Amino acid sequence: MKARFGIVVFPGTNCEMDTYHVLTRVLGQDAAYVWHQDRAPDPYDCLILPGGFSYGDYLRTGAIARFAPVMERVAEHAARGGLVLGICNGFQILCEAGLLPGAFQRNRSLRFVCGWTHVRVERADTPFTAACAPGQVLRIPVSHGEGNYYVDPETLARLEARGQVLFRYATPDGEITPESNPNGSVANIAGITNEQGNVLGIMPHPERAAEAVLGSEDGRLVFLSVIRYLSEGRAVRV
Ligand SMILES: NC(=O)CC[C@H](N)C(=O)O
Repeated sequence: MKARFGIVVFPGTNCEMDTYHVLTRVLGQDAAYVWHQDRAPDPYDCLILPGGFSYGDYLRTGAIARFAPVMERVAEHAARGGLVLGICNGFQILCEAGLLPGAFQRNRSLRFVCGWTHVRVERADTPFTAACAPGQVLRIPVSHGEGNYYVDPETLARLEARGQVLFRYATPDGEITPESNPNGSVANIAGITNEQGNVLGIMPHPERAAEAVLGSEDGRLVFLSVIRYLSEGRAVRV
């Protein structure tokens, strides 16, 4: 059975078509766009908040999008155990909405960064990483101005202890170094889940690295993990 993905679109989102393309044409799944004003979208197995500049990144990236009507539905879906995947701007929105801990600051360089990064998979026993090997290094690009993830030290210690850090910026060999960190994120964090493990925020763009012609297929593994998890009947469709 195909998994059914809902791709949430805010004014200023710009990665929804790439995500749709990968899910449907590359991976053969069902996907549909969900408009930001939609309070009651159809049932989906997984809601994706794609990248972009929702509401022009005014005030602070994600700060306005979190008040969009659709976010009530996203929170409800997450509260019932449904899968939610926030990519880049989606990650920022999930933090602003309180569905993930932490916040984003301007990149340490104060410059927009756009280019290839490597991220190490810290856990491969989650719905978002089950198709990866533990410690596997994925080559996935970043593209952001406010990607500098921050959490206070106590929250960070809790995230680490509970295994909520799923991806860290690393060298191609999987070493965690300051040089491999493109934006100054604390502990080289590139992706985290909520405590329950059903909401993921990831800063690099897996949908931009899902076809060999684009230079890497590694990003597929994130979507394939979700598809595998859902096909095992562990979906909560709300
Ligand atoms: N690619 C994106 O999602 C951009 C992220 C965000 N708007 C930023 O520049 O920080």
